[in-house]
Amino acid sequence: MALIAILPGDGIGPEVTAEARRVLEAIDPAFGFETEPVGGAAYLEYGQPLPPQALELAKRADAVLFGAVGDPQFDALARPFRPEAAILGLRKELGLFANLRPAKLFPGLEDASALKREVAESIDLVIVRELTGDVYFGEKGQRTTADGEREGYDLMSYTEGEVRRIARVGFETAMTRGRKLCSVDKANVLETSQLWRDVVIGVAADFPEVELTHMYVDNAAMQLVRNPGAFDVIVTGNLFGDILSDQASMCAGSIGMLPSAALNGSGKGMYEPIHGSAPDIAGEAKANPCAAILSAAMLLRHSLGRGDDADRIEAAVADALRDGARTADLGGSLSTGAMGDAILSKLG
Ligand SMILES: NC(=O)C1=CN([C@@H]2O[C@H](COP(=O)(O)OP(=O)(O)OC[C@H]3O[C@@H](n4cnc5c(N)ncnc54)[C@H](O)[C@@H]3O)[C@@H](O)[C@H]2O)C=CC1
Ligand SMILES: CC(C)CC(=O)C(=O)O
Ligand SMILES: [Mg+2]
Repeated sequence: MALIAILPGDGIGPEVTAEARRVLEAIDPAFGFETEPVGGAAYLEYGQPLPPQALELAKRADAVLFGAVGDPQFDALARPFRPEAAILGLRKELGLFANLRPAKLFPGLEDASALKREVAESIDLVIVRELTGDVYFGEKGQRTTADGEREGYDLMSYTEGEVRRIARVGFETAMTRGRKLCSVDKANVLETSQLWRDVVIGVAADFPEVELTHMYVDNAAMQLVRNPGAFDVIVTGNLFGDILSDQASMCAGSIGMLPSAALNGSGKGMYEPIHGSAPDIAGEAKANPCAAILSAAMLLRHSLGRGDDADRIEAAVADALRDGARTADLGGSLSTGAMGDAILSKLG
């Protein structure tokens, strides 16, 4: 039976992964689970954010459910010791270059969206974010200039191979949906983006049925709130995808609603809400577990070949929301556990 690694992390990570685990257990009591601390929790216990046993578990498991990492108490540490090094390390070590971040508005959440109802209703898109390159993984540091000033730097770069493989995921995703792909870059200013655009255009030849457009990232940020329904699939780099997906979440009601799948083409994947550890609400049982529960659904679909069970979970979330189940971020008062209960009660 499938082994699911749970890496809860910090802040609300353990709170929301606990609810996702309950849902997975309800789907199939035979699933095996193993848990290891990562992030700040692992730093406190083992002196490093991604201990070898956590990485080993992630490699051994059939799929990984990740919570979130980070806490201000660790912000002064050297970068390799900061909690965020855990998630970056897992993505790199597992080769998880493709991050699918679907954003759609569940019926009933129109009023939770930051947009007008008729604009919010139209959002149903997937951001395909490159996940193992860009400024997050380029050479970085701080140095002193000849004038004695401190200078920080983070190198942005993409090889054509890296762009080609994420572009293919973008086109393939578009083929399963509305066959429209918007590649988001900043090619008017950045050489990295010019190469990105050239390579995406090259890959388009293999997907003649997909309508390809290009958009600068600043315009994309604007269009996402002006008319999100115009997008079907967005393919973009690591940094732009990170930012645009947080923005898309508020079009869809809350950052607590958006799940994600980080894939490497082998069937192995890491599944996590797009949000962080939310230190401002951690420990208060206020976190919305929907993003984590919907990430568990993506795990079933993409790593375990159980699309029907994924559909059941997504339907249960939709039913609970339709009945008015709401955590505070959605304007309600349910605790994290009560929201989990509401979803479990709809699983049938
Ligand atoms: N994948 C990961 O592990 C990520 C980790 N982080 C880390 O998380 C820490 C906090 O970062 P922030 O910028 O504050 O981003 P965040 O996503 O943790 O929180 C942003 C805001 O959204 C709210 N929020 C987030 N998730 C929620 C949920 N499920 N239910 C209700 N409200 C929710 C928070 O309360 C906060 O007001 C930092 O240390 C950061 O580095 C940030 C993003 C991703
Ligand atoms: C914490 C960062 C490394 C990543 C992030 O914000 C994200 O993946 O959404
Ligand atoms: Mg982010």
